[in-house]
Amino acid sequence: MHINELSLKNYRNYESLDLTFDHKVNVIIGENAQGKTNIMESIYVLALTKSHRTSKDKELIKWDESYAKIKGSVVKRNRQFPLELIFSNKGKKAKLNHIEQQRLSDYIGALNVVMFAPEDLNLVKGSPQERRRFIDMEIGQIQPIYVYHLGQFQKILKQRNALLKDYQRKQQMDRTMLRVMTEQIIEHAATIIHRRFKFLQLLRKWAQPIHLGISRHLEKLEITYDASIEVSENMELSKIVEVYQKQFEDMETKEIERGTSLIGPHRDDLVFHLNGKEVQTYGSQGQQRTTALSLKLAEIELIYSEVGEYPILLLDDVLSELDDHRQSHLLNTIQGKVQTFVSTTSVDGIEHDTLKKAEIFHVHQGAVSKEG
Ligand SMILES: Nc1ncnc2c1ncn2[C@@H]1O[C@H](COP(=O)(O)OP(=O)(O)OP(=O)(O)O)[C@@H](O)[C@H]1O
Repeated sequence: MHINELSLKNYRNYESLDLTFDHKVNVIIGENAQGKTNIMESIYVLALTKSHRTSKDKELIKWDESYAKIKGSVVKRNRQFPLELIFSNKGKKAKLNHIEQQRLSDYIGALNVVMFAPEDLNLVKGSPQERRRFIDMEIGQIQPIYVYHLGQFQKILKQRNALLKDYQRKQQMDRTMLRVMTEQIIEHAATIIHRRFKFLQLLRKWAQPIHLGISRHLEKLEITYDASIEVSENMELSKIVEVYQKQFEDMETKEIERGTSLIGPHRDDLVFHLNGKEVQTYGSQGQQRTTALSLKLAEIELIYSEVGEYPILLLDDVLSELDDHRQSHLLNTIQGKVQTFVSTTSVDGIEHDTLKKAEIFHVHQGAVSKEG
């Protein structure tokens, strides 16, 4: 799939911008703080309705403006269709084929993207929240119903935590309300974890051979799920529900004492091992970067295997962060088959045939010009 047109209105530092893209490689060059990442981000947001940089949608709206609009024309399975997102103080509207979608889960998945930004190099070492975000965004793209479960889970979690705080304060004895909410949260928590397990099996399948390749057959990558409850990956959904029921029951008094939910997918994590040693703790910086790169490359193949088309790849200021070996591994993998956007302050140090045939854009203070 590819995006051939993008138009922005009041998006970050762009008052108005219309671009047409090459369906292979597009390179966006500019000094710092000119608006390169904003373009990459807008494509990511167009696909996933959320930014990779912020959870606050209002930051996407140009200062002193009341709304922001992103429009794109996407080609997928030889069909071209428009996507449109509008952000305002009333929330966000998502239109697919000019028709407003009531649920974001009906919109997400129309366009698939993989973003690789410098902060992703921290995926292995960073906070558990970053790793959860990584799997949640990936699963959401290939199984949009997951986004619905995640949204419901977060909503109920907030209410449940408020209730637990209230119980804690009042030393409440009647627990009926809490139990109703626990039943509700379990339905979504179990589905989330069950889908994460299935996703992990796919991620492993693609990431292991890729990592072996980049590490010149020296490192075997293993990925495990660190759950806040006692579950195993091959459990049926109904069994996971049972485990949650039992563990929430056992935790009830403790949760009231603490005034917060102590178990659930929002407390889980991913753990990476290389040749049996935990990368977070023992991996060198190079090994952590290679692991992050393997995961990103695996995402590309995984989306292809699930969706039947390659996603769009957004390489935001990250090529120059990779050494020659990792850089050429990346560029060789995508060559010709993945529409790629590269943002950089300079093409020096990025030596590859792929870039020579690229469409080049120069960005200066929120204005973009095409080279040639
Ligand atoms: N909501 C907004 N309204 C107006 N301007 C904004 C908004 N959000 C960010 N900006 C501005 O957009 C500019 C460009 O940001 P961007 O992140 O795209 O830079 P960049 O070209 O990728 O630079 P770098 O190479 O430093 O990452 C910044 O100067 C920032 O202040």
